[in-house]
Amino acid sequence: MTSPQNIQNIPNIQQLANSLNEVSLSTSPTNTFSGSFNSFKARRLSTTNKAKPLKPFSTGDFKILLLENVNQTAIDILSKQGYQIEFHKTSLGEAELIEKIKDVHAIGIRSKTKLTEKILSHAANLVSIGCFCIGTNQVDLEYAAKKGIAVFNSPFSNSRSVAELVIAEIITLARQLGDRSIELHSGTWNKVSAKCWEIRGKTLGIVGYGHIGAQLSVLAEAMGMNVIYYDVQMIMSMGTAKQVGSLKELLNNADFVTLHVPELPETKGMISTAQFNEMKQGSYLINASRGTVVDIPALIEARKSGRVAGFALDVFPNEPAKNGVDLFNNDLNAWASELTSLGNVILSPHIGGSTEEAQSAIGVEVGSALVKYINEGSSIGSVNFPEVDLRTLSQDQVNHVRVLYIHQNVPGVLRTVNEIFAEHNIDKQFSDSEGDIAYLMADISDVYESDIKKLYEQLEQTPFKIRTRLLY
Ligand SMILES: NC(=O)c1ccc[n+]([C@@H]2O[C@H](COP(=O)([O-])OP(=O)(O)OC[C@H]3O[C@@H](n4cnc5c(N)ncnc54)[C@H](O)[C@@H]3O)[C@@H](O)[C@H]2O)c1
Ligand SMILES: O=C(O)[C@H](O)COP(=O)(O)O
Repeated sequence: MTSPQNIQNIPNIQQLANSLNEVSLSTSPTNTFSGSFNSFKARRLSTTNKAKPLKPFSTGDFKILLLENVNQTAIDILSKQGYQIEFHKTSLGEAELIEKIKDVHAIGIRSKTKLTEKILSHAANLVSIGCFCIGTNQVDLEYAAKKGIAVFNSPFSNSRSVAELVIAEIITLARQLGDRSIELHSGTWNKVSAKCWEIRGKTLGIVGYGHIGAQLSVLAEAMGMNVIYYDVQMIMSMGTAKQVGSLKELLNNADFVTLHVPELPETKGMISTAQFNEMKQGSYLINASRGTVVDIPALIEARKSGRVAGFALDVFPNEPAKNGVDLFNNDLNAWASELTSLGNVILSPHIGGSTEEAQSAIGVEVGSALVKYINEGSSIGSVNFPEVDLRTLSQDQVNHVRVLYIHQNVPGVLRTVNEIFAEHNIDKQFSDSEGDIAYLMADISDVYESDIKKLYEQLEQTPFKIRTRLLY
């Protein structure tokens, strides 16, 4: 028997054929693979009329690879769906990742795993990527969209954790606390007040006034700091913070400069020699954004000259994929040993968002977004896809199919697709586009088992199709 899901290319055909023979028609929540989902589980194509009962697949056929110690909250949410989960505490090297990605339908990563075009080109079955973090610069978002892979992240669940770390670093730098602690750990009592400052009344310059920058602004003002910020967007200030018109203006006026911009071509090397020369003599720099934003050799020079009185780095251009690795033992980080020879320097291993609260919230947010996309097709919150959703169908509805059709954004698609749907009844339809990619979701009724294969094949044969999924 040819199953409708067999022709959806998820998962591999032989496995699906096997599972078809095993799965019963019960409404068990495990019978909810891409051909169906939990909230649809009571819906079946009618066994009366011309229809034969459908045999939905088990969600157990859906494979998810979770890397980088993604939080337990995510594992709980995903395993509850019955998906097969392979979990790794670390990131994987390119060759191993290519092998594993060939087989999986979704992948969960954090900031270390690079999902390049080369790696994604092997991802034959991949429908979604969950970035269990804020940053998505590690994924080739455009290529993923072209392959019909929706990418989700957690836009602000760790913002507060980063802001709190930066506050700690501002005080630590102002009081040279790191150096005093290192000295005392090695037995040296060195009580000094020279060039140690209160932060009250000092000016904090925030570069990038988004989720983290704005949180930080509130905390800093509460401690008596004056806040100025620079952003490419006009953004309403929190409290009495003031937006300045240029990066130069911010650098000229801030006692502490803290960076909270995303990694973009424009932010690469954004703070280099010219920018250090604009900073106030004896000011401080904090980078908890991305390692590429600061030119580290230039920073070292600025610290040596005293232009910068101290700095804190939470992020580095080439970060190790796992714990226990020697950051200095990496040719790409040739400057690393120099960092430790400088006074008043705080180095942390990319822990800005690493709190129990943040990781647990991220696990819930991204885990839930993956389930909504896999099971219902909702792309709300996707960072590389048009955001499309339809209300969840009632469990009582029969002979309904939800069509998820990702296609090139070219003229004539809706006419063609609606001609295909014309034999049935279109209950609801929503379509949106972003750049070259468009996503159409339609709930259609009067569909019988005997129609499914034809419907799927007709959509797959359209010249602009990127990916088709049918949920029922
Ligand atoms: N250290 C960590 O653990 C950690 C944790 C979370 C996020 N991050 C990093 O911090 C970055 C910022 O996070 P967020 O949640 O505040 O992001 P966000 O998107 O909410 O804010 C970023 C802000 O930067 C602005 N911006 C972009 N380009 C700019 C430019 N060239 N000059 C000035 N402003 C510019 C944007 O307009 C936006 O307001 C993330 O992209 C991520 O890379 C690091
Ligand atoms: O983008 C982020 O959210 C941060 O850089 C944290 O990344 P991580 O989850 O890899 O610690």
